[in-house]
Amino acid sequence: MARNKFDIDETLDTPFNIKHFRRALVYIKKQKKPMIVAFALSALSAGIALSAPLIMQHVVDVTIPNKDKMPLLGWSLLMLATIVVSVILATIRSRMMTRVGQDIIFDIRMDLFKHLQQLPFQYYDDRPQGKILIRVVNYVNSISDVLSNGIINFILEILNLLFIAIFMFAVDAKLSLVILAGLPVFLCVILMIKTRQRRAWQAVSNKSSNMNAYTQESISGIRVTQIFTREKYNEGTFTRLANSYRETWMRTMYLNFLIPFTVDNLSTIVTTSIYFVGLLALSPGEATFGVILAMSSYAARFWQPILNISNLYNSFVNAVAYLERIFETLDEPVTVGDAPDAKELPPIQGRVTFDDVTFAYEPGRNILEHLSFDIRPGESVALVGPTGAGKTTVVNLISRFYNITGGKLLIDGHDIADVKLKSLRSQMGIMLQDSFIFSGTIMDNIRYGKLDATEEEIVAAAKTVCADDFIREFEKGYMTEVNERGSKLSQGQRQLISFARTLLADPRILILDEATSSIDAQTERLLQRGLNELLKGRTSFIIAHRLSTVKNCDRIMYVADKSIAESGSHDELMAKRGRYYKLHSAQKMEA
Ligand SMILES: Nc1ncnc2c1ncn2[C@@H]1O[C@H](COP(=O)(O)OP(=O)(O)OP(=O)(O)O)[C@@H](O)[C@H]1O
Repeated sequence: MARNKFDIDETLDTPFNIKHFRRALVYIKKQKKPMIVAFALSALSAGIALSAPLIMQHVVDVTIPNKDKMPLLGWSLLMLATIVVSVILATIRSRMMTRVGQDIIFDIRMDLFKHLQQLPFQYYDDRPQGKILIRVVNYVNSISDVLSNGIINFILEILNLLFIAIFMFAVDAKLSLVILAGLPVFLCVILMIKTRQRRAWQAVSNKSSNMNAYTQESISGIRVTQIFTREKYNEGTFTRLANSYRETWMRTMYLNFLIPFTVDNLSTIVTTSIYFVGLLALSPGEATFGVILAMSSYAARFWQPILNISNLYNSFVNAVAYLERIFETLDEPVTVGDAPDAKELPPIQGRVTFDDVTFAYEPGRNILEHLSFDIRPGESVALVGPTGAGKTTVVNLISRFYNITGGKLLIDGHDIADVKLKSLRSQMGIMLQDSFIFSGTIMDNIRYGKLDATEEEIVAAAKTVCADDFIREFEKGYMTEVNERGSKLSQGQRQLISFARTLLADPRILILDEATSSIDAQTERLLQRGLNELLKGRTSFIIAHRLSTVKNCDRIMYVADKSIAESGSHDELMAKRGRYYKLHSAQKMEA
């Protein structure tokens, strides 16, 4: 799909179809037992509630005229008991169905989350995060009631309708046909608005998704907004999105209102017709006054479940718009995943070979072309070069965050496309430019690199990267709670923590993308000493703009023009007096 943004409605790859419906049933079927019990409870509760008028009738017709005090008390208690039992059963059902609804959406949400964790970087590059979040949180919430209570109520209403139909046909078949005559009209209205109603709900889901995406983006960028005092400007954008949502919602509601409007009118017309047909059209004596009265009452009762079913139908169409999006996410292909015959990558030495690699993020725009190099195990390699040349892209490919477009990428001679991703990535330590900090303690954040690491290992890793000192200065030391994205920490502190996290994993291949860019020169010098020790025996790729930090690397590769323009040691490249030399000289002059 083309790149999406907050003000572009998402297109729908596969609209809701019977396959989706079967898929939803898989989740519902898991809750078969509690749903059957809840259904039985509903039927029982309705049955018991119906016995109340019978008791009433007996009391009025027999007990009260006989002035029997004790039986009157007995009947009164029985009536109270029916009400209490019916309320208890209804409450149990309601609790059960709330649980069923939550269990269904729990399963769907877990599947969504698990799938999202597998999806490649490309998926996240292509759409705003807010549009992903809304699917996991809001859309899933919105389908809970329809998939649980909705289904039971639908069956109950159908049964109700059948019972009423049987009763009314038993009383008078001809007048029953008059009651049913409204049905084709009702179905015509449904058929006429069906597609428009579905599109309208899809539009609502799109507009709420857009609004969510912009809210999320605005919160993430709040600092920049306030720096540039763009609050009013953002407000304007949000107003447009919120307005668009409001208008779409209103259009959807007009269509929705059409259904109860039709049902109400049909019900009234049908009831009036009963009197008309009963009194005028049928031959005298054919329908008694009592029959006409009873049939008019059935007419009202018959159309009530139809109204309820049409309300359920409305909720169903609404839920379908969300289910479409949920299933679309679940069907999103894991383009960077294990091949069917993928093998475990055995413990590696750390040889990295690019064999005529070509790569494009978007078709037709190659970032790297015919790139070939071979890195020996244990070699330290620096990637330098102009902004946007493709340095990060090169290291992203080594961990197979993206599939290459052409050529081969081998680690210890194994094509990385043929090995299991987990076995590949678990042998790499990658520190990305964005040193992401999760909410939790500093200890938790470092432990993320190796979940079974002991406290001693964590402290040792922190010491190596010179993070121990500043961590201990916090009142709670390693147990200091940090917020999501580490907003309590300085940029440099965040980098040191994620450095410790990367080292803790004890990887054979270490990738450091601008890992020390925010660390002061003195700490960096100290860090360098620890690092030199650590880098021994490991293949490392270091991306740095400050050339002083990579001077001692075994090999320096200058990335430019979609390839490696120069490669060699610092001394070799300086002697060559090429692009590296120029870059180095420019930095020296600035210093
Ligand atoms: N996710 C992406 N989708 C599309 N294009 C991308 C993506 N990431 C990077 N690019 C493009 O690929 C090119 C190389 O980007 P890359 O991040 O590899 O450069 P870099 O050399 O690491 O730059 P810097 O020194 O600024 O970090 C750039 O032109 C960039 O616009």
